[in-house]
Amino acid sequence: MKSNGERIAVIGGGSWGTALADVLARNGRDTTLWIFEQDLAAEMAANRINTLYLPGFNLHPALQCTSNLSEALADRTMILLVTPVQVMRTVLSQAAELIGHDTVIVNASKGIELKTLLPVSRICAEMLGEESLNRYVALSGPTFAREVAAGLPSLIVAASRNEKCAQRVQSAFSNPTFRAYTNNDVTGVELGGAVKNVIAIAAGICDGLGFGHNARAALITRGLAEMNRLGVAMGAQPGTFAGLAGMGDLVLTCTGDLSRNRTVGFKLGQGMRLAEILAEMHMVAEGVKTAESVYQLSRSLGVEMPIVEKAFQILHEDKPAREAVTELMARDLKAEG
Ligand SMILES: NC(=O)c1ccc[n+]([C@@H]2O[C@H](COP(=O)([O-])OP(=O)(O)OC[C@H]3O[C@@H](n4cnc5c(N)ncnc54)[C@H](O)[C@@H]3O)[C@@H](O)[C@H]2O)c1
Ligand SMILES: O=P(O)(O)OC[C@H](O)CO
Repeated sequence: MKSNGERIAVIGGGSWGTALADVLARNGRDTTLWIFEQDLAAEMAANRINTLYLPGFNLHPALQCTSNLSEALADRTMILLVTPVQVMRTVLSQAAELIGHDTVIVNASKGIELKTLLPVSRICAEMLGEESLNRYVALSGPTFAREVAAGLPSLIVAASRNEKCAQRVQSAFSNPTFRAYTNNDVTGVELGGAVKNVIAIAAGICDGLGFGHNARAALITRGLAEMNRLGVAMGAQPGTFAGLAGMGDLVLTCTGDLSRNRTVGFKLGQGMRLAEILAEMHMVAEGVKTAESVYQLSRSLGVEMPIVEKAFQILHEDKPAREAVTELMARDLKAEG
């Protein structure tokens, strides 16, 4: 399968889109990065640095930067979606007619759309046609943008129902410090990336309250059980959640101080109000909105997700964090499972 000749558009010039576009350019792929903010795109094209979302890293000289969507999408063999999930549908509505019918569609964003409770694969199916799922790849795993940009060793998973598409993505992204695995469980890989952000907020809350290492380890473990239960109900393969896009990313985001989701939770645990926390953040913490999506999904599917429920109540119903933890601990005693 062709890989070296890929011409790739990266849609979204936040920290992750910029880091991934830079990996591709360093790998010798013909890569164009679309940036939403016009002034930032002009600055990046001139100064080769994303001062807003990925300061401190010089971009590869071959990486093309633009705020013009038609220019970014012209004559591409692969597109990589990396905008926040809640604006993905709007961006795709502008991009749809510019995307070729055999272009590989890759998504690296992690979340569930609020109004529809859909993952990005289903948003793509609605906006680009059901057939696009045959060339759709979910790219996910434990990967902080800043560490990837610094060239630190990182692993990721490319999941698709189409093995050849997954292999093209694997080949386009892999290099000596960035290693991609293939997988065929799109549902599990997408769900893992979305749910871990919610559990990371809960882990941050737990640490912000000063509850210690035992509590955090327990929360990660029981969070994984919730992810697994929801995944199985939605047709995912349970083994996926033991992998990079499940446990791997859950552990990273629940313990790594670079996580925006964990940071939101930590500040909540320390007593700050959500509005105050979000007002001083210019980046996205997908778990804030995805907490509501996952909570609604769990209710509609009848899946028990007590940590997600409490995270939702703290975030969106003003439940005091300490009270939420007391309620979690007071639940009926049961067998582990
Ligand atoms: N940053 C990471 O380390 C990392 C790693 C893996 C996955 N992700 C995922 O990647 C996705 C993007 O996150 P990020 O960290 O790159 O973003 P970011 O927080 O660094 O930046 C926010 C992005 O949102 C864009 N944006 C805001 N409003 C928009 C609009 N109306 N239309 C289009 N774009 C708009 C901005 O241009 C910018 O690209 C998220 O789903 C995130 O969970 C991030
Ligand atoms: O900073 P966060 O919390 O959005 O997490 C970033 C990545 O998803 C980690 O894999």
